[in-house]
Amino acid sequence: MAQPASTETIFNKPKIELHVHLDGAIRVKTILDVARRRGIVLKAENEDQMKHLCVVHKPVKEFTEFLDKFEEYMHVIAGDREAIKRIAYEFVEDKSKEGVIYVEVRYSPHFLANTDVEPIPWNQKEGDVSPSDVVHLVNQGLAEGERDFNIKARSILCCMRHMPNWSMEVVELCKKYKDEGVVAIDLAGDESINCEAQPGHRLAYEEAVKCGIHRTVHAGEGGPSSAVKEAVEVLKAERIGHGYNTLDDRVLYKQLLEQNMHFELCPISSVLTAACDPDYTKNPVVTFKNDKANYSLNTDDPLIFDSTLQLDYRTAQEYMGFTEEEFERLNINSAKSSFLPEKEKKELVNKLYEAYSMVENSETA
Ligand SMILES: O=c1[nH]cnc2c1ncn2[C@H]1C[C@H](O)[C@@H](CO)O1
Repeated sequence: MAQPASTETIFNKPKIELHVHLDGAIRVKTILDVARRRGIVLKAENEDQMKHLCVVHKPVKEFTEFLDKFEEYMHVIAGDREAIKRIAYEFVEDKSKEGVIYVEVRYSPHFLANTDVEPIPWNQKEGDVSPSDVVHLVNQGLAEGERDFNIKARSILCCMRHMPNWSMEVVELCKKYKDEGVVAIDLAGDESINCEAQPGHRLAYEEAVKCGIHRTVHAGEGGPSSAVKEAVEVLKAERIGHGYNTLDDRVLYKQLLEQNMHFELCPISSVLTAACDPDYTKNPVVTFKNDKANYSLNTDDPLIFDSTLQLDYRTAQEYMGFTEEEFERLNINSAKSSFLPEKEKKELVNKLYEAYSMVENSETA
């Protein structure tokens, strides 16, 4: 895979990130620290070895090969209150250093719990950290990070494709923690498991619509364009995670462009998960850009891709023809497509206009 040649900072201005997994954005050092404290023996003894286990360096053969990476470390963090709060706090610090002023971070509360979850994930023994405790701890870590690093962080709770029986609980947690910074529901995991065959997801999303919970869905990443159609028509998604394969259905793509649907694009992820061609110049991101679609640029899982937002931006600039103007346009669209309440959204958009020295009502979409 081509690696960008320069190290110069690309688009050194305030940015928005809307699609990043908390459990895919943990510091390697933290995994080792927590393992040591908890007396958990890992296959790795130092950061380099741990990185080697967690990182996908070249496009995977199967999408599940990528998901298997989480198995290397999730049992270290899951079920540990201090660790859960710590990863949320450190995440905010890392994003602030990348110049992100607003981030929506997502995760599965069930994947970090060790009680009130069936089955208990990652071969953990039963403990006392429930999915609800997880959400509260993450909220605390994010809130403390916001205060210390002067950035705004909100969260999205993930349903998992293979666990439809968790989804109703996920939407209930979105409702319960709405006032603590949880802004939306997501559906993540292996897209080969479609949701119409899993009524649990549909019912949860119906409840989300009913209760005014915002909705995004991973679709058209490894899965076909029909998964995107299902996300929009059945799950009433307001944003699409990835969505690259939307381009295979020209009618659907045109319709979504007209609807101003927001696509959460993740360039480096799209290549390393083998969702897209390894040649970045042929990446669907280029089409979304050329068509002036509404999209964001995101890291997805920086731990697993050994990446930063800067690397995604640099890749976009070096191989996909991105300009400063396009980076500004996409960030303004990202702010407009955030799941913040209208007033806060407006403030965020205005902050960007100011940072980019643009006139407030300029046409950017
Ligand atoms: O890119 C992705 N596509 C689908 N699922 C993903 C991706 N990155 C992470 N996940 C899964 C694995 C995580 O444990 C889960 C919740 O963050 O979401």
